[in-house]
Parts: sequence; structure tokens; C-alpha cells
Amino acid sequence: MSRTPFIAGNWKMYKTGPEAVETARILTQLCSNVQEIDVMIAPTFLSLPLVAASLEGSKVKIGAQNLYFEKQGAFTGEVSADMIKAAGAEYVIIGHSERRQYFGETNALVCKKIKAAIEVGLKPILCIGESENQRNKEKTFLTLDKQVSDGLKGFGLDELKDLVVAYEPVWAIGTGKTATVDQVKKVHQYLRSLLEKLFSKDFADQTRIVYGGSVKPENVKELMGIEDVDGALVGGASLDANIFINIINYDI
Ligand SMILES: O=C(CO)COP(=O)(O)O
Repeated sequence: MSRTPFIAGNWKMYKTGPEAVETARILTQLCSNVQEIDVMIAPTFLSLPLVAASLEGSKVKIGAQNLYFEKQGAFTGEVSADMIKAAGAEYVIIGHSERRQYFGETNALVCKKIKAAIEVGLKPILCIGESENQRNKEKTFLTLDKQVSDGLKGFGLDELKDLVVAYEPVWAIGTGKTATVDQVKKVHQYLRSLLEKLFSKDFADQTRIVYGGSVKPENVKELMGIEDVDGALVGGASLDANIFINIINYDI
């Protein structure tokens, strides 16, 4: 089963609108010869429509970093799936560990957000990952199992056809500490078999499972060489288009 590699940049709370547009412009030029890889960037909500307009006709895809699950209403400061879709996004990152850690997002909330995304045709990127403490206590698989089972509870296979799962060990995010090949291999294998157990073999075979956590041009080739790693979700190293392109071109 061949899965198109997915290399995504999560720009987190970096870049003003003009800065985001400029980086997207450079990235688009650098990506003109990129083939058979899905490249995506996720700027802030404010930059989303500006960057989406600047990416028109380009191979680079765009996503949001979050959404709120209600359709509309008196929810000060929140942004709905419809609004994100209308701004031009194709993907949406859901349940990033920073959202779980700083904004109290639970697996149940993540599940509602995935539902809201699917309802408007946004492709969800479900982020999961264990903390250092959970790993040390040998609760990695238990944690991931719960994040996946609860986050994807109640969905039919057809609803999840565009799902991307992003494994991001919390202790590897922004720390420069990448998980070892062996650690990544074991988790991705586990996740693929979990998707099979929860849904079906075909679904598990076709769903992209990407790795995130201190991915850099220097380590991406090794990570992408691991069976069951279908791409990367990149934070810091995606902010500069000239560095990010060396991750996208990992195979060259
Ligand atoms: O959180 C991440 C992507 O969503 C990873 O961030 P870093 O690549 O900066 O470690």
C-alpha cells in the first residue's frame, strides 16, 4: 500500500500576516519541482486567508492549527470549522499537545473537534503523544491507545478517509531531543495495528501516520526511512522556507 508522504509545517504562534505571506511565497517557489509529496503549512488564524490567497495555484496546501466544535454562537475568541474552511484551509490540526497542555483539551473535546472538521470537509490531523513522565512510567502505549480510541470514537470509516495521525512525543517537541529510530518504529507500528484493531486493515494501510518532534534537515531522512512513518509535522524548522525545503526534499 503506498501512502503519499505528508510533510507539514506547524507555524504555531509565529509570524504576522505579511511575514507568513512572504514565507509562503518563498516556499511555493522552492516547491515548484516537488512531486508526490503533500506539503502543508499551518499559519495562525489571522494569516490563514492571506496565505491561502497567496498559495492559489501552488502545490503547497494550507491548514489551521485548531478550531472550535460549535457551528457558531456566543463563544468569544473562538473560530468555527466553517470559518476555517471559508478562509481556504484544507486541513486542520487537532489536539496538539500544546493545546492539551496549556488549554486543557481532553480526548473528548478532541473527538468533538474532529467531528466538526469532518462535517465541513476539513481534513483532520489528530495529534497524539506521551509526556516524558508517561514514557518513564511505561505508559506510552496506554496513553496513545486512549488518545486514539477516544479521539476517534463513534466515527465510520468513510468519515475518516482523509485522517492523518501525527505522533508527537511531548518530550521531543521544541527540545531538540528527537525520539530514536527504535522508539519511533515501535510506536508507529503500534499505531498502525491499533487502527486495524479499531477499524480495519485497509483503513490502517491507507492512513498516514506522521512523526513530529524536533524534525530537522539533519534527521529527516533517517526518520522517513522508518517503516510506518509517512511524513513529518515540523515546528521550528518549518518557519524558514530555506530550511523547510531541505526537510521536504529529504529524499534528494
Ligand atoms: O509541535 C511540533 C509540530 O506540531 C514539533 O515542533 P518542533 O519541530 O519545533 O519540535
